[in-house]
Amino acid sequence: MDIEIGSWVNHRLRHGGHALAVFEPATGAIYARLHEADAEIVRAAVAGAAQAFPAWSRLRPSERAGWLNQLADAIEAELDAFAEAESRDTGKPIQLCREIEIPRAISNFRFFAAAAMQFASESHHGEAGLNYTLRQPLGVVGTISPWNLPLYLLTWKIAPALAAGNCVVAKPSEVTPLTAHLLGRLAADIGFPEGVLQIIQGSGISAGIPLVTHPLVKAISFTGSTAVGKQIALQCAEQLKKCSLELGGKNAALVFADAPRDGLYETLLRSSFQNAGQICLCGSRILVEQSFYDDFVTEFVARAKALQPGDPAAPETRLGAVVSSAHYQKILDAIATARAEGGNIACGGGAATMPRMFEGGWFIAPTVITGLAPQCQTNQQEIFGPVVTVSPFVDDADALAQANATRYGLAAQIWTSDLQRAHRLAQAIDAGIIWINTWMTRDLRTPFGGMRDSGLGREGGVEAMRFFTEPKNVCLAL
Ligand SMILES: NC(=O)C1=CN([C@@H]2O[C@H](COP(=O)(O)OP(=O)(O)OC[C@H]3O[C@@H](n4cnc5c(N)ncnc54)[C@H](O)[C@@H]3O)[C@@H](O)[C@H]2O)C=CC1
Ligand SMILES: O=C(O)/C=C/C=C(\O)C(=O)O
Repeated sequence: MDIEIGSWVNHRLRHGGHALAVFEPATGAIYARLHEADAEIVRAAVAGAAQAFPAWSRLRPSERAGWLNQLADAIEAELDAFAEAESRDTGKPIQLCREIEIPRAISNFRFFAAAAMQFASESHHGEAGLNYTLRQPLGVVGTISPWNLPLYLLTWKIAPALAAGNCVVAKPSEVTPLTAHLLGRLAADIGFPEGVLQIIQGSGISAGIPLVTHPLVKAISFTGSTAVGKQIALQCAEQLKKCSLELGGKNAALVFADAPRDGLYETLLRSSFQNAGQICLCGSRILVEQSFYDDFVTEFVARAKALQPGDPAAPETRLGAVVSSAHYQKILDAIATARAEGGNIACGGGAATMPRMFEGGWFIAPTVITGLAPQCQTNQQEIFGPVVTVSPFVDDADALAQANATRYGLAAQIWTSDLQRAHRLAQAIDAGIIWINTWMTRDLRTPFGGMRDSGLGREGGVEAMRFFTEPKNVCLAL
């Protein structure tokens, strides 16, 4: 074990008393030690951030933007090192890290650097004189992010918070701490203003709860499980603290017989199995119009069978390991439940057969399940793995009813050539994000988040800038 990971507080590395092992999902071997932050380290991080706040919030937007762009440039200069760290820590393919996830982390900083310059407030001129709204930073804010897209989601939260003039205490997942650790070191190396970005490492209990409940922390932006999101909402409510929650999903992909074939299977394969299905936006329930169902299943299953897991470090690999032993077991249990519910395992259905050096790793074969009813557990609970169900529907009304038949409401895909139908359904589906004939096409200006058990509030663009600011109206009688 050669890597020691700790918390970055005021640009100094702090180690709490308790250490966790960090595993490499491809082999199951321990490769790093994570020294958890305890309540004292969290308090020091918040205090340092509070001290840094007046100077950071007084900077001109262009100066804050300059710092965010410097962070982006510094990550870009070390893109390969970040990509290799992310791939090793998560078990995901290096290609995904190099081409999508680390570049997206860089874009998050650049996008919100530009947003700092463009964030405008409203004014209302009328019978009540001249009113204008100030949007002022909150102070110290906390971010809590998950293991599925570690640097991508961490930066998606901290970039708007910093751009809006806040100081941030960021807690990445204890399962995948490495790229956040590298970011903390990089911020120190480039002389990012001290205390403005603090990285605290550790579990929800050691570091998450002390952060959420700290009275100086004015808002929490969380991405993760619905269960933890609800606990955080309760804790925030006690202090009337703002919270933004981006939680789970059980997203439907509606495929009509007239779906354009161009890109259909390729995109659905990605929306099922990208990052081994560990993305909250994955389309884990594919619903296909009856008349197209048999042909669709035959072609989709053939393509899923061809997608075999491989060495995450190899450039040609498109499917890696899942993130942890516990998560691996959870996915295998979900597949066992599907079998017990009478599901037909059309392909996959368990651990993938791997070469000897990866035998200790957590690889699952892409799994397609048919023959299950909408209300069964497999179609109701988030599995968050390389597992999809495919079910038929008879008409638009049936497709809509099935799409809306879970407690979640994050994302949906509609595949059809009939754009009127697509827009009608887009209005009727209870989800925060609808893609028509595409998936994961992202414009960072758009509202991002879900309804029902998928969350509260929206991230992205102006929504994120608003979340991280307090509006104050100023009225001048004329
Ligand atoms: N965006 C999404 O939709 C995600 C959904 N999940 C779902 O959640 C399931 C469980 O994954 P976990 O890693 O256990 O997610 P989780 O919700 O436990 O962890 C997410 C983050 O919250 C922190 N955390 C945990 N308990 C906390 C608490 N009481 N207070 C403050 N912070 C706390 C964790 O340390 C981590 O940084 C997955 O199987 C998947 O279904 C997981 C990650 C992302
Ligand atoms: O912002 C995006 O493009 C993707 C976000 C994905 C998640 O929030 C997730 O999988 O948890």
